[in-house]
Amino acid sequence: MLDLNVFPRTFKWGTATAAYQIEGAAHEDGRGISIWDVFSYTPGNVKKGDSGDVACDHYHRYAEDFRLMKDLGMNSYRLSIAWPRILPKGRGEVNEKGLAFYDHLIDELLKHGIEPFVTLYHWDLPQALQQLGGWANRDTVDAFEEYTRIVVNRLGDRVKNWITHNEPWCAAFLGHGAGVHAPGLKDVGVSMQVAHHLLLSHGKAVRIIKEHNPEHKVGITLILGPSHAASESAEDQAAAARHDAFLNTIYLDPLYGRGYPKVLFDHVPQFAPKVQEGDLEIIATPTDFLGINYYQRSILKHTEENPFNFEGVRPPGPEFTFFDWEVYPQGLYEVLTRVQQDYAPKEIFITENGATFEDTLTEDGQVHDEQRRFYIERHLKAVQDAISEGVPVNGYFAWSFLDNFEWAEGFEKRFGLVYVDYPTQNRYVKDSGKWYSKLVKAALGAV
Ligand SMILES: N#[N+]C[C@@H]1[C@@H](O)[C@H](O)[C@@H](O)[C@@H]2O[C@H]12
Repeated sequence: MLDLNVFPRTFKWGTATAAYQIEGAAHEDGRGISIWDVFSYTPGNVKKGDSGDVACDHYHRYAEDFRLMKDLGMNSYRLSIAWPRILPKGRGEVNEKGLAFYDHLIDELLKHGIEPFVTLYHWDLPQALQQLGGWANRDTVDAFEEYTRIVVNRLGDRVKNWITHNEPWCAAFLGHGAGVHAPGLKDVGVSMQVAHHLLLSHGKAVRIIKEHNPEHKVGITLILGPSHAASESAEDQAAAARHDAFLNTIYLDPLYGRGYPKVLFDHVPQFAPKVQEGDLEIIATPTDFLGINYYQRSILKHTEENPFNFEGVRPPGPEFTFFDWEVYPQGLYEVLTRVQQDYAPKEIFITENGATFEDTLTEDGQVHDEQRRFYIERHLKAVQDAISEGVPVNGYFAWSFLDNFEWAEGFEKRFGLVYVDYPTQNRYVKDSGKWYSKLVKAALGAV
């Protein structure tokens, strides 16, 4: 199945996490309130009323976690910085204890020879900025610049790989259009303006990072997936094309200098973002890599029930995860070859890929999660096939290192290679984690 010799010698083998999902210590050492604290504390928003207050207690256990990560053999790790730890009010006064935490965290990773990939924004906007309009307010772009400058100046002597934003589609649409993520707004027009401001802030952050050190690598992480038509009908084909723009090219096109996709905004001009002179040039500031998060494909049919005139159709499966997402590894191959053909990034990292299944911890501390192992194996094969065809994939970060706070699903949905027993905070490496560890050690040992 897998031929490890296909993967480049420089391949990054790692896992990914995000601050709000694993750190806990939500009210410790000067951390400010984030929109996800507010959203989680609002009854009905998160299953079982869960929140990131404690999560995996990584804030206190990162040394233990990184020892485990080292034992598992990974050479890289993708983490995010919590903006509210650095600037509790979003701007202005800097929280030294927050910066010191990430100083120690990065030093601990480097001590183990694990290369950090740092995501600047993984959805936890300081609530103080939300109270001024959040990402719908263009001023937040300036706040993000201020935050980026502080973090890069503090950690930039040790962190060389930067991801400006994680999945702007989720932050924009789930948070401002569908209302199922923080800040819980339901205004599609606002969500598109938020998308624009996220992209604009990305471009400005790229310039800050490159000014700090032109040798640093910087990119953005997008969630991408194929949009397939439910039938050969022209209506369904057009519906799929609009969905592809709604999910994928609304970000890819402006990032690679093509502006916003006409196929979408000619159809829904009422939702087109307000773009100021020079914005698109800033958004298209050249980057060193594209981060791709892949989980599933979408199947679309025409509908008259919404302004986009597309509607999802349940995929045929037959395999589905605990999230009821279809297992469709070939979709990752499709995404990679399409991105290479249409945009040709210098480098690509799979910055997230993984699955949630119902995990059971046995009496003797085992988690037999063959479904997750098989999921990862098949998606790595898709990466291998793409690499064989010349797609410059140079890293795979399994989502996730630890079971963690799965946003609106709370702690019920486990994605980790490592099981977290929350009452005790004990960690147990799942069978999938043991398999991935053997694979990574073989791949790195083979170089
Ligand atoms: N859902 N799900 C799992 C995973 C989520 O936990 C990450 O924070 C996101 O970046 C992305 O949505 C993917």
